[in-house]
Formats: sequence, C-alpha cells, structure tokens
Amino acid sequence: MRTIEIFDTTLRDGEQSPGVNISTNEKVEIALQLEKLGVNRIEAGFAAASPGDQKSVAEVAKRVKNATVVSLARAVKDDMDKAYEALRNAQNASLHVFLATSPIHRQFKLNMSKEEVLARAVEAVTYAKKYFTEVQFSAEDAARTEIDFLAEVVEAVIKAGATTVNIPDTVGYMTPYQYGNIFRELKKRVPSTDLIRLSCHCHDDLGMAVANSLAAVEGGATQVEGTINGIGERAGNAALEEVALALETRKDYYQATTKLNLKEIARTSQLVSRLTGMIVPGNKAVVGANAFAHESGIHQDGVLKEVTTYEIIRPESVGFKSNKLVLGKHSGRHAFKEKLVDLGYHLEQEEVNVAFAAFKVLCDKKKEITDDDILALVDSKMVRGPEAFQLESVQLAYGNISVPTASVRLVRADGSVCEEAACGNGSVDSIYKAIDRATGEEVSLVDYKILSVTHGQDALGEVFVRLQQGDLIVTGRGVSTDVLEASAIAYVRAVNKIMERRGEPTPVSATI
Ligand SMILES: CC(=O)SCCNC(=O)CCNC(=O)[C@H](O)C(C)(C)COP(=O)(O)OP(=O)(O)OC[C@H]1O[C@@H](n2cnc3c(N)ncnc32)[C@H](O)[C@@H]1OP(=O)(O)O
Ligand SMILES: CC(C)C(=O)C(=O)O
Repeated sequence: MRTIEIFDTTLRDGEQSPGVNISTNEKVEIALQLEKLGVNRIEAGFAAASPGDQKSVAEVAKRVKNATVVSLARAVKDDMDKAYEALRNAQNASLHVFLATSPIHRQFKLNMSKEEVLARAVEAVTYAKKYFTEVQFSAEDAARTEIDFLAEVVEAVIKAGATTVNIPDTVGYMTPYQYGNIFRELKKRVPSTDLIRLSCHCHDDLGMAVANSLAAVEGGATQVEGTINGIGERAGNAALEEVALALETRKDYYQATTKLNLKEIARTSQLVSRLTGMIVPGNKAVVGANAFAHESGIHQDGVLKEVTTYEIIRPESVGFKSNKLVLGKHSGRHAFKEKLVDLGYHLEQEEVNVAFAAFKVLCDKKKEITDDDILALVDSKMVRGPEAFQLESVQLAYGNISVPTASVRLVRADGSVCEEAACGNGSVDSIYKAIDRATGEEVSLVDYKILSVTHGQDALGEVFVRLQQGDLIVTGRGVSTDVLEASAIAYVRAVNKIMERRGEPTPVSATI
C-alpha cells in the first residue's frame, strides 16, 4: 500500500478565492487545525505578495511544529529572499518556486522562449537550494505543455536539486485519462522522478479536480495538492477531504492511502468555511450538510435496516456525530416512526398511520419539516378520540374596502357535514362567526394568541384561543402553515372541548 503525501494550499491558493482574505491570526488557527488533520505540508502564503502575507507565513512558520511550512515564490530572487525571511523560524520549511512552461504562457504572459524558461527554472531552483533543503518546483500550466519540453524541464530541475516536482493542471483543462498519462509518461521518460516527490495540483474548472488528482495517483504521483472544501482560484482546487476519503474508501482499488487523521475533517471544514466565509454547499461530498442525510423513504428504510445499504462512508469516521434521517415528502413510515420514538412518542401502529397521513399533507405545504413541526403536528392532530366537529375547509373573501366573509365546512362525528358563512369585523372574526353558526354553540372568545412554532417563511403558525360558555372556560390550539386555518382549528377544538366538558354526546346530523 502506498502512502500519498498531502500538500495543503488552503492558505495560499484557497485564499486566492475571490473575496477571501484571511488574517494572520486566522491563518495560524487554520494551520494548527491542518496540523491536527495531519497534512504533510502547509503552504501558508506567497511571502512576496504583501508585507501582510509575509507576516502570516512567518507566524504560521513559528507556530506549526509537525508539518512542513511552505511559501510560494516566482522564479524571481527577491520573491525567494522574502520567502526565506518568512520561513527562517520554521521547524521544517520548504520553498515552492514556480514558472509556467506551456506555449500559451510562454508566448503571451512571460514572453520567453523554451530555452529561456528552462534556464530560468534551473537558475531559480539552484538559487533556492542555497537556502532550503526542500525545494518544490512547479511547472505552471504543465498539463498544457508539450510533453517533450515538460520532461526536459522536469529532468533539469531535479538535477538542479528540486526535491518535489509539481505538474499542475493550472486551468482545470485535463480529463482524468489524459492527466494520469502525463504522470505515466514522465515516469517513463525521466527515471530520476523515482528519487523525488512527484506532485499533482488540480483546478476544478470542469469539475474534474478530484478525479484528476486520483488519476495522477494512479499514474504515479506521490503527493496531492489541494484545499479544504475545494476553495481556490476561480472554480477552486481539488478538495482534499474528497481525495483522502476516495483513497481511504477505495483502498482496494487505489492501493494507496494518506496519513490524515480523518476524524478531524469535519472540524477543519467548518473552521475554513467560517473563517473564509465560503459556505459549504449542502450537497458537497464528505462535508456538505446533506452528505450523510437520507430523505427518501426507501433509502431511510434501508439505512434503518442496514446502514451500508446507502452509506459508503460512516459520518463518525470524518468527525460528524451521526447520519440524519431528514423527514420530508419522500419519507416513509419506518423513518417517521423512528422520529416519533426519538421525540418520545410511543404510538400504536394505527396512530402512527394517522399521524403519518397528516405529516404527508404537511409535507406538501412545507419544504423542510423540523422536529418542532412533528411535535406540533402530533400534538395537534393526533391521538384524540372522535371529536364533535372537525374542520374540513375554510374559505375567506377579504378586501381592504369590503367586509370579510368566511364560509366553513365542518364534519360531525357521524360523518355528516354542516356548512355556514358569516361576515365579521375582520378575517378571524368572520371565521369564528361562521363556526358559531355551524356548531350552533354560543360561546365568547376570551383570548386569542398567535405564535410562530417554527422558523422561516414557511413556518408553522400556532394559535391559542380561550372560549367561555357560562362557567366553562376552555382553551384550544391549532397549528397550520396558514394562521387563519390555525385560528379556525383552534376555535373548533375549543368548541369540542366545551361540548365534551358539558358531557354531551357528540352531535349527529338532523337527518339521522
Ligand atoms: C497559478 C497561480 O496560482 S500562481 C500564484 C498566483 N498568485 C498571485 O499572483 C498572488 C500574489 N501576487 C501578487 O501579489 C503580485 O502579482 C506580485 C506581488 C507577485 C507581483 O506584482 P507585480 O510586480 O505588480 O506584477 P503583476 O502581478 O502585475 O505581473 C506579474 C509579473 O510577474 C511575471 N511572472 C509571472 N509568473 C512568474 C514566475 N513564475 N516567475 C517569474 N516571473 C513571473 C509576469 O510575467 C509579470 O511580469 P512583467 O511585469 O514583466 O510583465
Ligand atoms: C503555483 C501553481 C502550483 C498553481 O497554483 C497552479 O498552477 O495552479
């Protein structure tokens, strides 16, 4: 089994994400967490970029003890001098010097011939070796470089003392097959690559950064570069947590693994997200909020019976607490019942079925069903005896210059229906007058309270009413995504309670 080294560039290429600016203290915090994660190298910045970046590299270099701290530099003496200054106090330091080799970059950016690029690369590595034992040379845009020339450069920089040679796919242009072949070809053409670290560095412009990194490993790369959460220039870099998990989960195939402490992945991802402000998408592999969440009934049932039916990574193995069964409109009874048990309800199957039917109706109204929703639903809809009246529908005609008019349809315990309409001083008043007519009960509304049970635009509204009839005072509670419906439910429920407390039998229709 090969061990693949991990070069983390969250603090350098990751910081090149538009809008991201990580302070020195934040860089130190992230670097210490990367050290816990067990990465081999931490590229702390580009010392020559600014005095602030030089200071950050220096601080990280002072604080990190186990990983090697790296600074990027152009093939420019002054850049390398600044990097050396910053890395002076590092326990283990490395210089990462780069120069583009591709025809596009040579012609349009550097205005240099092949010969000039080759000579400059050798000169830079030779200069860097005066300061550092460990020198990494990156042939920027290597993937779009003529293979003969790339092999020539690689051989020359190794001869000049490079201990790592990096073959970046700078613009994320490669397919996995092509990128893997570059490594195979270099290993064949330049035997001295066996003596050094051969590194890959992939960008995600076509969404293939992780696949390309894994293809490089198959082709002979011994180091993978990338960032936490895949942040970085443009579409970002290879997400290291994904590379590490792919190697770990498919050791059988890759015959390679890393020395990362995988349990630190969740914490590292969350820290990087918090300090960079780059939100991790819910569907992001390994670290997204949904990576271990199961929404559909068939999956949830499978996971409850045997977790490996739908999970190839255990959330605990990357530092998350547990998987989640998310209740939504695709969920089934197995998961719903499990959730009820979690929430402390031990219902008979028949009751579960009734609650489940109400839950499915709620799912059609609400995008996300929270525990509070379930509690409110079970509490309001469930496990009651037959009620005198059930609200079947409520309709309202409302306009700011017309009198609100409500019509309600109630179902009696025997299944018969009563329908009434009424006008009122406001929407709720008109609904309550219509209900009074339908039930034939004379009650007074003593109190009315409206609350939001859950959060967000589609939150459940909760209404409490207090009704009085003679000496009897009762409360009723209604929950719905619509507060007027919740108001009607609460009122009908309170009327039912009054009838129950009076000890009257549930009413039947006049026709029976
Ligand atoms: C693929 C990558 O991610 S590479 C890293 C990219 N990261 C960064 O660029 C972040 C830090 N960069 C910076 O702060 C600035 O670009 C600096 C301080 C390095 C340089 O700033 P400036 O001197 O103003 O130059 P500017 O950035 O405008 O242009 C880059 C110059 O470096 C040259 N250059 C680019 N790469 C290299 C290299 N590897 N070696 C030598 N020279 C290079 C360019 O040809 C250009 O030279 P020119 O001025 O003769 O045309
Ligand atoms: C400096 C190099 C490694 C780089 O960031 C790239 O080519 O993308």
